Amino acid sequence: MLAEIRAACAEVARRSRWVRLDEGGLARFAETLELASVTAPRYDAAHHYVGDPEAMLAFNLTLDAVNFGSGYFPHLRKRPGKSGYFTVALALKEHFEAHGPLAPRELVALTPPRTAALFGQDLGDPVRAELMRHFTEALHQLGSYLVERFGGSFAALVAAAQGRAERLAELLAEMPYFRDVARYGELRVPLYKRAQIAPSDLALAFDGQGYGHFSDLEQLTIFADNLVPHVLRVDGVLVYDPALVARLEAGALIPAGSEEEVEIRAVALHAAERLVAQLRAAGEAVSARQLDVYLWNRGQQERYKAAPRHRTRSVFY
Ligand SMILES: Nc1nc2c(c(CN[C@H]3C=C[C@H](O)[C@@H]3O)cn2[C@@H]2O[C@H](COP(=O)(O)O)[C@@H](O)[C@H]2O)c(=O)[nH]1
Repeated sequence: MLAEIRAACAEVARRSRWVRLDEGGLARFAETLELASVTAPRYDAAHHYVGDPEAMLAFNLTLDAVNFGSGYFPHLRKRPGKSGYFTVALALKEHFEAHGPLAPRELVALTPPRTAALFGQDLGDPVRAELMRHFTEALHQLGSYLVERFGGSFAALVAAAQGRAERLAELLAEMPYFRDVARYGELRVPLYKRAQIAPSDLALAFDGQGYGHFSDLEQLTIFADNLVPHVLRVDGVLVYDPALVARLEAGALIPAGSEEEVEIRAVALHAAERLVAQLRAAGEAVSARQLDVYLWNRGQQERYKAAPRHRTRSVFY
């Protein structure tokens, strides 16, 4: 899986017309990287559930099943001062604190109105309602997958990965909403953003132990969402075609599966691979996963929030 992702994204970067990797920008960015802050990512307990291991496992896998919607987030009812992701994470954390984990059979029984209530949303706004329907479908898929394949046990799913993040990603990708694969001309371009971030988030939640113990985390690629490419563009590593920039600045949606969308995600993933290679050549032990956490958290700064990033309505990020 991971080798296929890297090869496909390198090929997209060779062919791309809308998004270019700027070699000078890449070299400068690598030099300015404060590597000390790049390493130890840690679990954000302010927004994520902390409790007994089984409940924390259920929380993180349930959250990653709905860790998407960036193209819908302008229509999401957000918590004051919270982004879309943190609004969703907090709502689920509070549910787990008040009512305990959602059992797989409860996930299967969810309806859009109940999903909306769970995430503090209503179905009045049609875009918000569409996202709640997608969240409901995503949670149905998770619940039925666990019941049918793993006896309703989150722990059995993780055990089946035998301590390999790539294997857990492959298992998760058996659910359609995790199967994040694009087409680019005749090329198949797997990106598997949520399938890969799930073991990474478990490693954060469990500090690399127990349900968070994976031997190959450093093999993961970055998680191709819409914020990491944006940070790379704002910092001069990626250069978008001016016509594409104009569309982003006008707030236009970039269609899921379009050349532009695939290039933004795939060239960003490839740029991260090039950054990791350059840093490693300079003797820095940095992984794409660590770089992702660094770039995503860097993207929370006003300088990045102030500029428009691409919005695509997708169930993949
Ligand atoms: N590449 C990458 N994408 C990530 C994350 C996370 C959250 N993980 C952190 C949280 C706790 C741990 O500390 C993790 O570090 C969310 N997203 C994506 O962002 C988008 C939402 O953005 P906004 O509109 O601003 O909320 C959406 O597509 C969502 O899928 C990440 O880490 N990497």
